[in-house]
Amino acid sequence: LESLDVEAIRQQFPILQREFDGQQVVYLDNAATTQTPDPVVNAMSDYYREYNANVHRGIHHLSQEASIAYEEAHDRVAEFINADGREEIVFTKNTTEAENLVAYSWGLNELEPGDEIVLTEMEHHASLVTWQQIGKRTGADVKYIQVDETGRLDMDHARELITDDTEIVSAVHVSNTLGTVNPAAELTEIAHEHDAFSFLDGAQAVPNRPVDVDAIDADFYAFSGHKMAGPTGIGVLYGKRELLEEMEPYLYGGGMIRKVTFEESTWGDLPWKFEPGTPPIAEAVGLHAAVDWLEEIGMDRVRTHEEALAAYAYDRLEAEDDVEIYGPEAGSDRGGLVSFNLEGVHAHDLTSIMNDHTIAVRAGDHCTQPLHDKLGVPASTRASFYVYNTREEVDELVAALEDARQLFA
Ligand SMILES: Cc1ncc(COP(=O)(O)O)c(CNc2co[nH]c2=O)c1O
Repeated sequence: LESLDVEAIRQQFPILQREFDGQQVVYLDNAATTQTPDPVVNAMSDYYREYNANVHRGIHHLSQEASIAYEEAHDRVAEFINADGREEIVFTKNTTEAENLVAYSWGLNELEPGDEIVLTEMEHHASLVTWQQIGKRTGADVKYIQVDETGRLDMDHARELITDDTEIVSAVHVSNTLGTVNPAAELTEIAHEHDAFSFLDGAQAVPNRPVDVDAIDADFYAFSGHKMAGPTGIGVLYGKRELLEEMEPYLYGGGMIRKVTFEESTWGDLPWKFEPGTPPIAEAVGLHAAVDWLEEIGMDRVRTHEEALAAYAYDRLEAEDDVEIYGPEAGSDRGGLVSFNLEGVHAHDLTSIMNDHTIAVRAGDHCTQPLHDKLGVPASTRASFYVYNTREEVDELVAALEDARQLFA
């Protein structure tokens, strides 16, 4: 597999040329959000400049063009994750809203006391808090698949925990804290053995590696545009057509209806049934452009580049005696991020020192507080990589540790 032309890629991101105090930014916070290449920005500008209009096929030319662009963005995303057409692709605001859509539209209506919701201990709050609250409101029990000492899911525990009382298994595909790549297809298979649904949170997977929802056989799958070189304000809920057909919408309004009378309303076709009001049109155009941009690079190449950087960062940090790394050793089941702590230095202080070197990393619990409680640390510092990052940037990260030691340790 030919490696990425990182320099050519970086030329498409003017933001990466920015300097603070005379130092060029080193952007290593991609798990929070990725940067946006010129082709994506230009596609959205072109939309606003040339064919901005509201969708749902107004009679005039501009609306026709905007409607087609909006609809075709669904087709492009479906193709990207190997879904069976636009009917299985609902545009949401983000991954969080996609989780809430299933929780409110299916969970609130179907779950009852005695039912069980199975999550993992490494869930992001988008999934964990959502299903935890749905459990409280429906009386369903929430259980957590344990994370073992290597930072991987304990699959024996998963097989023990998922039973015929399980109605849904909601699991992160790639952990945004540990980097762990979970066995999405195996989890789905176990869920299906017990007639439970499988919902994968792919916010850290779709941007970073090839994802085939059909091969995984997921019932639901969620991800965000802003983590895959696309715009903020748009996410995706993939759902099997037959499931989405059965589900009642939980947000009502225009665009999602078929017929409305004073007494009753009926719902429109998929996916529009779940897309009330004026949708994120420019964002959909941007997401389409981001998918095209990523596919031109090739998702296998994206994955290889990220895993190589994560492995390099892991090895360099591992070689530091006073650094503790969380998650599996570098390899095929670690995605493109590394969370760690420097002994004697709080993550926030370390990250502030990093910022003095114009290195952008993330400190905190990464919206996985229960996982940090389990790790026994209040916070961690996370470096996360994308297609425009280099080994030299990893070297800068490691070099900055010395300043922190001098100041805090
Ligand atoms: C695994 C995972 N799930 C869900 C979300 C929520 O995505 P959103 O709805 O688009 O915000 C994130 C975002 N994670 C992070 C956002 O900022 N730092 C992070 O690690 C995530 O990493």
